[in-house]
Amino acid sequence: MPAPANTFKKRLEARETQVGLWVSSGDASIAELAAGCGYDWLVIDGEHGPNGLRDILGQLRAVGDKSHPVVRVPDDNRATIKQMLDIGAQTILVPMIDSAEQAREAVRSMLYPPKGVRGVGAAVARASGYSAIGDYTQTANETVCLLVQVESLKGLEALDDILAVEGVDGVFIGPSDLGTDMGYGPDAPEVREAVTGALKRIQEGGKAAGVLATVPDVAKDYVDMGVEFVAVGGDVLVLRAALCDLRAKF
Ligand SMILES: O=C(O)C(=O)C[C@H](O)[C@@H](O)CO
Repeated sequence: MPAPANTFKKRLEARETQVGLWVSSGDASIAELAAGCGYDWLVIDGEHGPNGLRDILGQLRAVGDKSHPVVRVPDDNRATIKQMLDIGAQTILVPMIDSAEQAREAVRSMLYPPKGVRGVGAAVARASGYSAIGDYTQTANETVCLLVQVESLKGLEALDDILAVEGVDGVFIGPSDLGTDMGYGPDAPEVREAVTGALKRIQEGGKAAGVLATVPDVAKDYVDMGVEFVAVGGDVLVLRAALCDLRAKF
C-alpha cells in the first residue's frame, strides 16, 4: 500500500485556487473547529505559534481529513522537517528562504535517498500508520509537498533562481516580513505592489503561488488573480476582533 495521496499538492498542480487559514493559537480544539469551517488548507504555525512537536501532532490529529494541514516549521532545519514528516505532515512550509541553495537543501530534507537526505524511520512513525503502509518509504517522495517562503528583499532578488529549483512545489510571499524589510507595514501600497509582482513571477516561473491577506478585499484580489494558495485570515486575529466587537456592543 503506497503513501496516501496529497490532495492539496494535486490541486496545486492543477492550478486550482485553494483558500486557507493561519492557525497560530497552538490549540488543537481551535484547529479542529477551523477544519470544520470549509478551509481547503490550514497552516499549523510552528514558527510564530506556541507549537512544539507534540502540539503539532495533536493538531494534525484534530484536523484529520477535514482540511489539509500545512505545517510551518520554525526554519529550514533538516531534523525538524524530518520530524514533522514522520508525525504525518505531508505539506511543509519553510520560512525565510533567501537563496536557491537554501531551497535545494530544503528539497533534500523532504525526500528519501537517493534524491534527498530524509532519515528512514517511518516504520515507527505516524506517517506510515506505524508500518500499516508497507510501501511508505518507497512512495512518500511523490506525496510530500514543499512550500518555501520568500519574504525579504534578498529573497526577491533570488526569486528566479529559487523558481528553478526542482522539488519546490510552491512559493509563498510573506507580506509582513517582506514589508518590514522594505520599511513598511504589510498592507502598504508599496508592499502590495511588490507582493503582486512576485506572485505573477512565481506563476510565470511555473510554480504555485501563495500569500496571506488578512484584509478580505485584498484577499479577494489575490483569489481573482488566480493565486493558487491564499490564506484569508488567522484564528488569533479573527477571534480577537470578534471578541472585541462583541464586548463593544454592551
Ligand atoms: O511574512 C508574513 O506575512 C508571514 O510569513 C505570515 C505571518 O508570519 C503570519 O504569522 C501572520 O502574521
